[in-house]
Amino acid sequence: MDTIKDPAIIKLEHVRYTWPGNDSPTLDIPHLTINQGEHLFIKGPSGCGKSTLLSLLTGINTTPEGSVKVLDNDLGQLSGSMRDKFRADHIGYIFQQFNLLPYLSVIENVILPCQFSRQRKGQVFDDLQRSAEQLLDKLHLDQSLRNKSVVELSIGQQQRVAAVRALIGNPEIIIADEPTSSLDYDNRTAFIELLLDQVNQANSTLLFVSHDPTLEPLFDRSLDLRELNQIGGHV
Ligand SMILES: Nc1ncnc2c1ncn2[C@@H]1O[C@H](COP(=O)(O)OP(=O)(O)OP(=O)(O)O)[C@@H](O)[C@H]1O
Repeated sequence: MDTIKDPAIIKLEHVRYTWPGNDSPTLDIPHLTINQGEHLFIKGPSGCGKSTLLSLLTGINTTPEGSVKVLDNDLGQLSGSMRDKFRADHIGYIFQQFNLLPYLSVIENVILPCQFSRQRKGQVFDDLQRSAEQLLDKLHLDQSLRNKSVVELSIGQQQRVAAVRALIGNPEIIIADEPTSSLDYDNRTAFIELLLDQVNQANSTLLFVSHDPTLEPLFDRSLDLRELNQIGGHV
């Protein structure tokens, strides 16, 4: 008998998460499945738990209540260092606050994931530096900025560096937390085109959190966290 591969790349079952020091949970998610190659738009009002959900999907936080499985790994069963390695190997994350390293240049920030992860580096099929430069070019980042420290860049330029860092090495999962909030119209369009182009080429799964309703139609599926999360009364 043929074995049928489970298309789910992310599976949450009965997940509740309470931030340390809080009396009540922020998230209560009975069930969530995201399939391999899916492009998912995640929305919901400020404070409803979108970033908290992403922190569980990436293993930045874990919970003893329920299970979070990503690429067949139960993240709650992995040690902190195993989760760090898992994240470096498989997930490109564009953080809301970018999380660029201020003492590194633009190029050094971009190639960082490939220094942490041999797997990511192995998935760069060209010279690493050249691949980084090509991606930066596609996002209109001026060549004169490549060797500057990221602190010398504008917020919109930093956001583009953070995006390229997430894309390098074609990770299976790209997670973007409001990645276009600091971009002007032209750079927003260039960013979305590059992002969709890259994830399609690599057949990656894309989770995209945004408050921008004009982007929603570009995605396969939309998830309103207010409808999924059983904890109400947020704002
Ligand atoms: N580090 C933390 N410690 C304690 N509580 C936190 C922490 N981070 C978030 N929270 C709480 O969890 C809830 C959800 O926050 P979260 O950042 O996940 O919302 P969000 O939907 O991503 O909001 P936004 O759209 O404004 O980014 C909020 O009530 C927030 O105060």
